[in-house]
Amino acid sequence: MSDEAVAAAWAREDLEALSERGLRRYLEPLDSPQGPVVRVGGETLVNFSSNDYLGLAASPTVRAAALAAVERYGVGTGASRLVVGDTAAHHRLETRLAAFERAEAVRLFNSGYAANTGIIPALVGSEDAVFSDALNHASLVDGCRLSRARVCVYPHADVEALTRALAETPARRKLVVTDTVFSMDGDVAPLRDIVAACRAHGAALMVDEAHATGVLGARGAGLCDELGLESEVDLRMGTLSKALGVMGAYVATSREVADLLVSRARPFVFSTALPAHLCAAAEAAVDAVEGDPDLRERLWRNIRRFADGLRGLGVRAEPRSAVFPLILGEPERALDAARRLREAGVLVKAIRPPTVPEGTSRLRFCLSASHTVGHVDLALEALRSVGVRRG
Ligand SMILES: Cc1ncc(COP(=O)(O)O)c(C=O)c1O
Repeated sequence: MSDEAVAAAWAREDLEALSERGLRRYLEPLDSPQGPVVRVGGETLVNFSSNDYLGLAASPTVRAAALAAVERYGVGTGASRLVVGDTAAHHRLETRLAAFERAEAVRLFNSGYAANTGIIPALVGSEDAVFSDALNHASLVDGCRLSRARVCVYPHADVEALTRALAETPARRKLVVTDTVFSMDGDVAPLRDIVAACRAHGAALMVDEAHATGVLGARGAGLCDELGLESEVDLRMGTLSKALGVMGAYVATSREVADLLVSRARPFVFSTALPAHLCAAAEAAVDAVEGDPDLRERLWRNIRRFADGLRGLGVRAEPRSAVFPLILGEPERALDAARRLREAGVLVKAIRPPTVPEGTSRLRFCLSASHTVGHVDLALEALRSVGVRRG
């Protein structure tokens, strides 16, 4: 048997096991641009599964910025930034993001996944300890594992448990990592208390603002912006791929950390640079977030309307972010609910383990500024008519 056939047999076995547990995933290409209404599999559906919270993925200004940069720089960058992939567009975006984030410095990464798996191992190693919320995103989990530091997972949002762990764990360096808006639950970390715990124990703090950037805060820069904690947090990771509608990520931090990442963060050193046109597009998206607060206002109008509607259906819902989970239990139950909502014109994907803990498969609704009131009401009416209830 060739090596290929051996691997194929392994894959067949694993695919069957995944299918039996309702955990196999399938791709489904869109036949339309990203937006509040999409065409998929020949159907036209209202899209409640995109992280494009401000509708910037289809923005004419963001698109025009990308096209102009393609003319100037071409499509690919040809090498990592440390070789010949660096352009003026990368530096401009880092400067623009530093101003947006009120940070001394910003370092770009190719994705949020690359940022989290690169930053943590760049700062801590085998003599150190990382303290991680139990519901942190997989990229933070993987960053902790790659660092070879001792990993202390504290119960979700439990600052008392975190404080105990910080006090009881001997380590050369201590780093606390947490999502600010939890990606699959939409709730918000108790950040003031976490900052105080870090301060009391000489720990550094890294936050992941992936679902908060563009959504929370007076400037739209995230939970640190909302709470005025920018200068209290050592590293603030934000993505360019969600509310900013593009691709890539960044960390807002000190000059020293930003400099260290250039030499030490493996996804920065060993990966081809983000294309310049994505940097130009992201810069236009940041301008839109700061320059057009009405975008955020439209998003929040939809968030409040959806939360009110869910409560009317007897579902506990806090309007705290653009993410609303409807926890249903076993994978088949979430898949079945997604199928029935789809028949009513609503696209909302079932989220299953390992993305969420066992027994908490769910529908995850994402609201966008680009949804109309009619779209929001359609989702609520579809939930009512199919009788979807929390498990
Ligand atoms: C909290 C969080 N962090 C990081 C990421 C990874 O970001 P990206 O999609 O840019 O790799 C995600 C993406 O889903 C996320 O939800």
